[in-house]
Amino acid sequence: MEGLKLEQRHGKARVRVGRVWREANGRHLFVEWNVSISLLSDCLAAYTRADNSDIVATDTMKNTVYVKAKECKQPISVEDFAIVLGKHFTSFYPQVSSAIINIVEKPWERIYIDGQPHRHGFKLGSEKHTTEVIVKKSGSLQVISGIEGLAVLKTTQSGFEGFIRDKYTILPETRERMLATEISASWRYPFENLASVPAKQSYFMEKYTDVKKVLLDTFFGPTKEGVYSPSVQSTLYYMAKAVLARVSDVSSVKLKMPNIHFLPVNLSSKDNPVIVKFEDDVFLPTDEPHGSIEATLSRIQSKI
Ligand SMILES: O=c1[nH]c(=O)c2[nH]c(=O)[nH]c2[nH]1
Repeated sequence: MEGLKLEQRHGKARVRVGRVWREANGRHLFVEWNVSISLLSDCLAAYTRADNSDIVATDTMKNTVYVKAKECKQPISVEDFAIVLGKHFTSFYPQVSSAIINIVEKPWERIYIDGQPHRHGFKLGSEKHTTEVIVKKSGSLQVISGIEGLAVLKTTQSGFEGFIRDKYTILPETRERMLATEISASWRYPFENLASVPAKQSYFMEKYTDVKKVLLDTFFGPTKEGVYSPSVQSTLYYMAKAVLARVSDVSSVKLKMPNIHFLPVNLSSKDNPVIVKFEDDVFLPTDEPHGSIEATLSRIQSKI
């Protein structure tokens, strides 16, 4: 390989698994995961000399997901399951130096019938819980959790004024508009090795619930008066700031908030100049184009 550098990884993407836990009282718990595994491993000969003797087959990686799901006798968060997988691949195979595990959990929620929780019935919700975990052979670790597809909308208390006006600008300034977005959030935990991850079974699920609540509380504001949004950027910043202020153990948070436009409807014709006059009431919902606004807010590391 003189004068050449090869960087490589291999893995199995989109391994789907469902897991049921049956409690003694007859209640069932259920999760459905989509797991992607990527291994950094010493198997250069497979690329350069057709020698596969150092390859962990991606089929074996897929099987490992089912074995480890079977071995989880108690409900487990996506983060902890990703750590289980990462630990396995990096400790079991001498060739593997790092494992990058991504999991997306499908939002199955217990169904309520006449206000009563069903023991074994679930319906699909909307936003998804995600994780990315990187485990190294040394035991060093990085854990990221996320929410995807949290669609929110408010019908007032939003505006956009004071932006650059030039010869291409036609957008009117407003203090009254619809604000709609589909929040994707991801946040990092400060745990740097396997030993420092909290042992509590529900730890990551509670953090997920806490972050989601803070994001929603900050986006919407109090139930009656709401909170005014001068821009998606400003609202995004306050949401990220609130996550860092109110959820301990989050060291940084990244938010993606597309600005999904609801266009005012005004209809006129030559004969009838006002068929429909927009009075903050009738909108044309759109998917594209949309504004794309994203930012990451981190705690500055103390140098002490
Ligand atoms: O909240 C907004 N931020 C923008 O950057 C922008 N740009 C735009 O056309 N409308 C909006 N709204």
